[in-house]
This record gives sequence, C-alpha cells and structure tokens, in this order.
Amino acid sequence: MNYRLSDVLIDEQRLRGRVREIADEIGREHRGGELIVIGVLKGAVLFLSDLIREMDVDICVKIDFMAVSSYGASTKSSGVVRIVKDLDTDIKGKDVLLVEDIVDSGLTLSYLTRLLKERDPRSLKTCVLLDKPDRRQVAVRVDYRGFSIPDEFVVGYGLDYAGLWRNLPAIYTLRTEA
Ligand SMILES: O=P(O)(O)OC[C@H]1O[C@H](OP(=O)(O)OP(=O)(O)O)[C@H](O)[C@@H]1O
Ligand code: HPA
Ligand SMILES: [Mg+2]
Repeated sequence: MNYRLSDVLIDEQRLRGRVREIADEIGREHRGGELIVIGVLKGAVLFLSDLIREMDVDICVKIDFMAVSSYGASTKSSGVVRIVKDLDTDIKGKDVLLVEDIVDSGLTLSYLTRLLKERDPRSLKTCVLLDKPDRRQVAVRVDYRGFSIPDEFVVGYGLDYAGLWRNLPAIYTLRTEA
C-alpha cells in the first residue's frame, strides 16, 4: 500500500501546550526526587526530549532507552514484541517513568511494564503522548496521557510509517494514494 500525508491531527502548538501540562503534573509528584525516565525507541524520542526539558529543575532526571519493535513496515502490529536494546541502568528501588509515543493495541506497553516491574523499581508510571483506545487488545495502565485519538494510523513527532515521517513537528493522518 502506498501512503501519503493527509491532515494535521494535532498541530505543534497543541503538542507543546500539552507536553508542558504533563511535565507540570509529573513535576508536582516528583519534585525533589530522582526520576529515571525511560524512552521507548524509536518513536518516543521527540516526545521524551521535549518532556524532560519542560520538567522542574528540582527533579533529578536521568534518562535511558529501550528499543522494541513490533510494527516493522506495516500499520498493524505483528503481535510479537521483540527487544532490540535493553536498559543500561539498574532500576531496582528507583522511581521510573516509562515514556511512549503511542499506545495502540497495548501489546508493547503491557510487555514493557511487566518486564520492568520484575526488576523491582520503587515506582513505575507510564506516560503516553497518544492513546488509541478503540484498538486496545490488552488492558494497560496509563498514568499520564497526552491525547486520546481516533482509530487512524498517524505519523510525525516521532511516529513513523515504515521508518518515515518521524521528523515532522506535528501529528498527521495518512491517506492511501489514488
Ligand atoms: O500498542 P501497540 O500496538 O504495541 O503499538 C505501540 C508501539 O508501536 C510503535 O513502535 P514500533 O514497534 O513500531 O517501533 P518504533 O517506535 O521504532 O516505531 C510505537 O512507537 C509504540 O511503541
Ligand atoms: N502510527 C505510528 N506507529 C504506530 C501507530 C500509529 O498510529 N500505532 C502503533 N504504532
Ligand atoms: Mg513504528
């Protein structure tokens, strides 16, 4: 299938405003403490880098990354979540924030929260920019949510189709080429 960009679903201004609000919310709960912020590569990179820059300077933020892949060059999850890169940090006894660009079927977030809980962090919270609730296959807990969106494949601000369009500063829907 050939895809083209369609409409802007969430523009830069709305993204920036909501990222600030989420950072404030996290700040109220973690001020004075240490927080390990874990980004899920590659999709969460843009969101994470904006989010941590908006966080209160009194939070001692450390960052780490995990890479998983389940979509490949498709708009449907393969259903199999594969770890491509694990953490460098020991999270035992730490406050951890897992940051994702999107929760769709929920398979990735569910897999990662289960895996990280086994490592015995002091707390584990999830922060997701986009939530597509209509597509959920497994229940997942989302502690901080940016936007709830309809069941459409979206790209931009870290999100890709077949590796493309992650660099766009806004969230776009796709259309199939005529
Ligand atoms: O809720 P789910 O149906 O599991 O979908 C969400 C996940 O899928 C995408 O990652 P992908 O595996 O495509 O890797 P990427 O971040 O490198 O694009 C996205 O970044 C989430 O991690
Ligand atoms: N866009 C990009 N990547 C995704 C999506 C989406 O809508 N859902 C799950 N991974
Ligand atoms: Mg992807």
